[in-house]
Formats: sequence, structure tokens, C-alpha cells
Amino acid sequence: MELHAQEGLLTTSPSGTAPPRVLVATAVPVERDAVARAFDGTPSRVPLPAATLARLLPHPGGAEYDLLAAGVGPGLAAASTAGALTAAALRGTPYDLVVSAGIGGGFLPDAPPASLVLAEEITAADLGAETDGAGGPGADGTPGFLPVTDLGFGTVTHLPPAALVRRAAEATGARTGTVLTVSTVTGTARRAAELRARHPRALAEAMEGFGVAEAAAAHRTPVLEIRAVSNPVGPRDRAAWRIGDALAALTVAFGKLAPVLESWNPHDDRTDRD
Ligand SMILES: O=C(O)c1cccc(C(=O)CC[C@H]2O[C@@H](n3cnc4c(=O)[nH]cnc43)[C@H](O)[C@@H]2O)c1
Repeated sequence: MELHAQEGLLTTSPSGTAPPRVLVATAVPVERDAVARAFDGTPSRVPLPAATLARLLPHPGGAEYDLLAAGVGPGLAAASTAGALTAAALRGTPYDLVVSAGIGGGFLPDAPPASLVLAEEITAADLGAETDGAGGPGADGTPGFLPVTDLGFGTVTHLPPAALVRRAAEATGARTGTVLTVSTVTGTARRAAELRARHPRALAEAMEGFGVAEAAAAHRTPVLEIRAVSNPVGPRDRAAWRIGDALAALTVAFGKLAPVLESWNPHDDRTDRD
């Protein structure tokens, strides 16, 4: 099967041999390796000018997965993901789907440690302007916030394909909601409450999803974000982190996600590019 992302169509190639191509962008190598453990075989290394991909070759009828440790934070994640997308496009083998994946903070009680969250919306939570005028301050004196869209610029939310999110959630048992992208990890109960007040559907926060999604959108390629919760969003407590459990959950999730990605037909799906 060959997917033509530019047209947003899933079509069968004349040869019927080309598998769908999926780019999975994690922040750090341990997350990339947790994803790789869901698949058979040893990834091959594909050097790019500014990064190295770990490539998992498809089993018959499967997808080809390129795994990228894209860096921590939305800026580096966007730059690395854009580089990989551009390299693939120039090779004439563009990706059909980008997945932002890794550990993240979960908002309690809905997303406890070791649970999974899939993004229905990927939202930049701190891209905008602080204000004590419009949009705030709150009764308790917390400053208000205007998203960058209210300032007349860009976007703050990307929407993954709805049907794909639904099917992926059914397969993995992930909860679905908004995943926030932040440049500063939340470290107080007050900030956690502030974020939830502004984004009532938020289940998790992490630092890369919006950057990965911006790069995907520039290439008109659909995007997913999946987070395995390593810690609660709130007061800083490193002793309470469950990174090992979250990485194990990520591996299990990709084992269940792969058949869904491979059978996904974007024909009827709502995406950010429509
Ligand atoms: O030192 C701290 O207090 C601290 C708290 C949370 C996360 C960090 C990191 O350095 C990890 C950043 C890394 O992991 C993702 N992540 C994991 N948990 C969260 C979170 O609660 N809020 C935001 N990001 C989180 C993130 O995507 C980065 O890749 C340090």
C-alpha cells in the first residue's frame, strides 16, 4: 500500500508494495528505545544532516517506522521533526503520519501515573501574552493570559485525525483529551489549577507535542500525540516519579497502536489539514 499524504488519500500503489511510513518523534533516546521495544528486529541507523533516525523495517503488510529522538522542548522538537520530514520529502518518500510520543505529566485524578493519554487536541499552553487586562487577572490575583491567536498570530492548537484517535484509544485503553505543550514544567498546585481552568479538557502536559505538530502541519501531514504518564502535574516531587512504569506503558501502547496505524484510512477522517 502506498499513502499519498499530500492528497490526504490512502491509495494502493501499482506495485502494491510500498508500506505506510510513520515518523515517531520522542524527546530523548530512552523514550525512542521504549517505542522500539514494541517491534521485532533491531532498528537500522539512518543518518540525517542534523539527527539520526532509527528505522524499523516493516513486517509484511506493516508500516515502516522511523524513530527520532527529537530533543526536549517544543523548539528543538519542531526543528528536528521538520528536518526529518523535509529529508523524507526530498528523497521522494514522505511520511504519512507523525506521532509525538513520550512520557508526560498527568492531571489528577483523570490521568494518574502509568496511565496513557492520547491527544484530541495538541495545545500550546504558554504561547501568548500575560495580562492583567483582558483575560485576567483571576479573583485570586493570578494573571490573565491571551493566547497568541488573540494577538493575531498563528495557531495554538492542532487537531489529530478524530477517527484515528478514537480507534487508537480503543486499542490502547488511553484516555483522550487535550495534551498541553509547555516550555516550563508545572511545579505548583496553583499553576496546575490555572492550566486546568483555562483548558478544562486537559489530561496531560509535556514539552514537545505542539512543536512536532507545527512541523507536521507545515508538511500537511497528520499528527498524533501519545503520552505515558510519569508524574502528576503539580507540586514538584521527583521521588514520586514513575519513569520506568511510564516507559513500559509506552512500549505496550505501541504494540497495540501499530495495527491501528497500519489499517487507518484517512479518507473519511477529520484532520488538521482539512
Ligand atoms: O525537575 C523537575 O521538576 C521536572 C519535572 C518534570 C519533568 C522534568 C523533565 O526534565 C522531563 C521533561 C521531559 O519529560 C516530559 N515530561 C515528563 N513529565 C512532564 C511534566 O510534568 N510536565 C512537562 N513535561 C513532562 C517532557 O515532555 C520532556 O520531554 C523535570
